[in-house]
Amino acid sequence: MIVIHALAFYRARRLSSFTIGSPEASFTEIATQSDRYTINFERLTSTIREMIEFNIYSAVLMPLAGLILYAVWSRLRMPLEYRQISSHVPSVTKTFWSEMLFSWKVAMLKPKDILPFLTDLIRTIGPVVHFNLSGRSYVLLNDPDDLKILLSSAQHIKKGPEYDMLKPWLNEGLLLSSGKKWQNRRKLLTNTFHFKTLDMYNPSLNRHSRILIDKLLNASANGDREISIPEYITLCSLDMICETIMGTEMNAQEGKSTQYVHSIKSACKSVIERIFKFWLWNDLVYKMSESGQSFFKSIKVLHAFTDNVIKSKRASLKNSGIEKMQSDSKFEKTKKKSFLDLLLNVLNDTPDQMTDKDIREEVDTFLFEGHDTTSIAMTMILVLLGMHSDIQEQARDEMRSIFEYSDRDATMEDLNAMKYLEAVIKESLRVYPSVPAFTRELEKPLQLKNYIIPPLTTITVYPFILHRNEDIYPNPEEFIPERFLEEKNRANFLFGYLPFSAGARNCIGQKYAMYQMKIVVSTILRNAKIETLGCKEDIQISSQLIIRIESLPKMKFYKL
Ligand code: HEM
Repeated sequence: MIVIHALAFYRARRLSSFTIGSPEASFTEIATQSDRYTINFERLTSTIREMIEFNIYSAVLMPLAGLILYAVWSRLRMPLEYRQISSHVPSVTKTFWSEMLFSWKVAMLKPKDILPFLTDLIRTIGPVVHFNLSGRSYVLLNDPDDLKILLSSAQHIKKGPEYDMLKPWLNEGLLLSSGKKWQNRRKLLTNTFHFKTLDMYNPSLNRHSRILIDKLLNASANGDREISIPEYITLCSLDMICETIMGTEMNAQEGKSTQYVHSIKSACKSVIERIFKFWLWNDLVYKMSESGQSFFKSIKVLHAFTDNVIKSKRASLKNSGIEKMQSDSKFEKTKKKSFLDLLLNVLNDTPDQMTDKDIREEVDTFLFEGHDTTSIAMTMILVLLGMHSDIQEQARDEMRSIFEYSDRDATMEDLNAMKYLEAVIKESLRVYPSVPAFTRELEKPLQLKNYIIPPLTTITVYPFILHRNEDIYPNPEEFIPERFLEEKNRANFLFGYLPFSAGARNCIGQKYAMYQMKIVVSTILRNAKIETLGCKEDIQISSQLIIRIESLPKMKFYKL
């Protein structure tokens, strides 16, 4: 490796002093000697040849050296007994060469090719597939019975090693923490998502939904113009999470937070690139890579945004004099509070339990998890409703039966009555689960239906692939909300439907998400007819931390 580097460096040095016209002139000199244009063709040909050689070094030999290094490193890193898993679990990396080939294939995948590649793997090999990658042992799990064993056990709650790549951003927030810290935090924060607390968010969710539909109708000039909706939805969702969970106004729909939104997308892309390219797992290499530099640049913007959210919350508490009152008054302590109120309260009352850093990591986690997941989900629900006018009409009929022609806000009671819309949302999350994959690292052996998986293995679950299992969902590519209304399907869907994961580490915000999505979509259905100018084949998504849209049909909204 060192020799190849030295050779490449030597070549590069020679190239940097190549001459045109005069054998002594360097690049800089050439730039200043604009009157000397006589080209020495012999030198030029040799330069081109050197460039080709240099490319061979960097394109073929360097990766080859990297691969050999990888092989040695992965063998040292993974104890032999963990390699033996491939002797009894169906594996795609049974031999050294198959592992090298597989690692290389995976590293070359583009985000949009990941889901088709893994779907193919599961279809050809089965619902339990083992592979070694980057010196780690992975098992893809796609069988509802096995998933039930994994997810309903309180023992297997440690997240896989890929989550560590999010740590510079989310630190040890609820999504990434484990052990006692996770248990205490989860207990503390669960209260924020109690249905009585959610009820208190309704006016704000209704208000932002109305702003959204006004924006969509204005932008599409009552059906005269085609529009692209993801950005509108994302900004609305960000306003909602800031005002409800964080208790502070951000006015993202007025164009105040676009940099934050773009930085989230860029950070997620860099993380997924790192997960699949084994050479980027090294911190130093990652920091020096283009992907790593873009990641750390995004993180600066993201942290500045969260600092701003915390600062404005503190300022508003100070102004209203509530901060002191809340920490003093016993009455206030028992009253339901928003997420950030609660955290700041704990910081005030028991500083040994919570620090400024702890608050920042939870705000980062909830801002990210709480708006990006619902934005993509609401975008896909609207796109699918715009493609299926019969389903859209049926959902609108339900709104008329609940609201008649009244313009009033949706209440908790209304939301609970929206059974058909709930089925539409669930079916949309089946086809396009916002979180396409999650993992667990085993700390103890896991006894599945047919196999025992040893500790240190990373179990990977792809709801996106699971939700396309024909045994559970006949015609899986079709959009059929009625599946979720049929009682007989309930048992099948228990561990065969995992948009919010399941068990102890399921999504803490799922009830909030469901209420939010119902309010937004029902407000749009009550005020506008939705048209999607394309079909399912025009939708292209890629698997990142959250699914990302590669291409999406444009839409039109007509005022009702
Ligand atoms: C459609 C919307 C949503 C979907 C599909 C979704 C999905 C998920 C999934 C699959 C997980 C498990 C991830 C894993 O194991 O790695 C998760 C965890 C989590 N979600 Fe959501 N989520 C949504 C909305 C929300 C919202 C609105 C919030 C906050 C307000 C939120 C906060 C969290 C947090 C904090 C965790 C980590 C929980 C823990 O580990 O204890 N999510 N979500």
